[in-house]
Amino acid sequence: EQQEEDTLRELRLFLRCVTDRLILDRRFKAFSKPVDKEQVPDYLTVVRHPMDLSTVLSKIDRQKYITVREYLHDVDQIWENALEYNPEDDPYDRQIRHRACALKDTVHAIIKDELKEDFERSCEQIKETR
Ligand SMILES: CC(=O)c1csc(NC(=O)C2C[NH2+]C2)n1
Repeated sequence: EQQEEDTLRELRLFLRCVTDRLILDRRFKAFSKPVDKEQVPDYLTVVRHPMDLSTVLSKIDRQKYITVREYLHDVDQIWENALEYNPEDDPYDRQIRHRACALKDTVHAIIKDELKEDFERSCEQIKETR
């Protein structure tokens, strides 16, 4: 009903606000757009579930997230993919892993600080009834 739509609208606004801040952060530039398979041809053979911040924004707008938990699953996928594709002990791989860890810790810290527990609880309730 209308209260549910109001809640999901507020969720979308919150998730866009968080994602915009991540996209503005220069540390996370490598995670802001899908990896270009022309430039990195073996990427999709290694990474089974590609994800990036522009795709997350698009999923927000297409109303794919009913809960913050689902949103965090996708942002954590970005971190997981970066560790998987960049395992080497060379400076580039180490730097991109460091940035991926910063992305994951940053988004979880923002959510802990800015998301009210009962707001997420009401989103989970809506998810259960659908
Ligand atoms: C988004 C992401 O994780 C990414 C884009 S390019 C890349 N890694 C490389 O180009 C090579 C350096 N060792 C592999 N990782």
